[in-house]
Amino acid sequence: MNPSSPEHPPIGPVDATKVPRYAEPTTFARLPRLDEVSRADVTILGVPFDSGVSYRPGARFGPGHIRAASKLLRPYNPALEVSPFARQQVADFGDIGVNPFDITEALTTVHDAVTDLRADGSSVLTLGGDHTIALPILRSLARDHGPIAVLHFDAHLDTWDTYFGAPYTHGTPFRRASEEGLIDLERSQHIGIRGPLYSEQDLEDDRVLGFQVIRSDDYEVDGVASIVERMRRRLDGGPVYVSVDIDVLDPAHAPGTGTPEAGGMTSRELLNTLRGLVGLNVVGADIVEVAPAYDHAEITGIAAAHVAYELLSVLALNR
Ligand SMILES: N=C(N)NCCCC(=O)O
Ligand SMILES: [Zn+2]
Ligand SMILES: [Zn+2]
Repeated sequence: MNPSSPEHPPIGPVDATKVPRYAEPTTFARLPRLDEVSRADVTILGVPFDSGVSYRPGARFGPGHIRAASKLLRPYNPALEVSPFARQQVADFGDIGVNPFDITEALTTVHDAVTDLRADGSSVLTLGGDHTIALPILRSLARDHGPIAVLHFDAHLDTWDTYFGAPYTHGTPFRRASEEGLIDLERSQHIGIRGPLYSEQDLEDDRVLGFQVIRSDDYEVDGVASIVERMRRRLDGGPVYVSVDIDVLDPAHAPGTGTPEAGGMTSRELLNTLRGLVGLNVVGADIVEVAPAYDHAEITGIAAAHVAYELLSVLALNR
C-alpha cells in the first residue's frame, strides 16, 4: 500500500474533536506510530541522548517533552497554506535507545537508525537530545548526497574543537562534520549567533570551516525578510540539512535548555524564517537541546513543537 495514493490517503492525527488531546498514547502531533503505517514520507525520530553537554544536563528528556507539547497542533497551517499531515504520511518511530556512557557507540547507533529509516526514501526529522547528534545524522546524509549545506540555528557556533580533550560533544559537531568533508563549505550558514566566545579566533576558525554567520542582532537591524533572502541565496543549488538548537531563541522564549544566552530571537522570528525554506531542497532536520527540567509552562516544548510543524509544512510543500 502506498500511503500517499488517492485510494489510501495518509493517516493523519487523531481527531481532537472526537478524542481529547490529553488522552494517551503520546506521539508527535498525535500522528500514527511508524509501525501503524506501511511507509512514511517523513519519520519523526526521538534521540534521548545528552552525554555530550558542557553545562546543564537534561536534553535526554527532550523528545518526550516535545511530543507532549505537540498535542494542540492542528491539521491546517494557514501561514503556509498547507495541511502538512494530509500531503504526506508523517509517522513517529518513537525513541531509539542510545548508550549514555559511550559517546562513540551512541554516534554509531544514531547513524545506523537514521540510515535505516531513510532506506526507503523517508525523510527523518529528529527530536533531540543534545547537539552532538547532528554529526552522525550528517554522516548518514552525506553518504547519499555528498557534502551538504547545513543551515544551523543556534546561539552557539558549535565549531569548537574539544572539551576536556573530548572531540564529540555538543559544542563540536560542526567542526567534526567540516573536517570529515560532510558539509558544503560554500553553502552553510549559522543563524542566531550571539553571546561571549572563547576568543576572536573562534569566528575566524568558523569561517574556514565553511560557515557564514547571521547574528541574532541582525534581526533587529535587517528584519526577517532580508535575512530570509540572504539565507536562500546561500542555500540555493543543492540539498540542505536544517539543525535547530532551541537555544537560538531568547531564554524568554525557550528557558528549557542547557546553555541559555540572553539576546536571542523570538519564536515568531524563528517560525517566519523557517517558512522561508519553501522551495529549497530540505533533506532532513533536527530540533535539539530541549531540556524540560528548566522549562516552565511548556514554553520551550511548545516552541519546539511549532518548529517541527513548520519544518513538516515546508517538506509537504516541497513534495
Ligand atoms: N550546542 C549547545 N547548545 N551549546 C554549546 C555550548 C558549548 C560551551 O559550553 O561552550
Ligand atoms: Zn546552542
Ligand atoms: Zn548547538
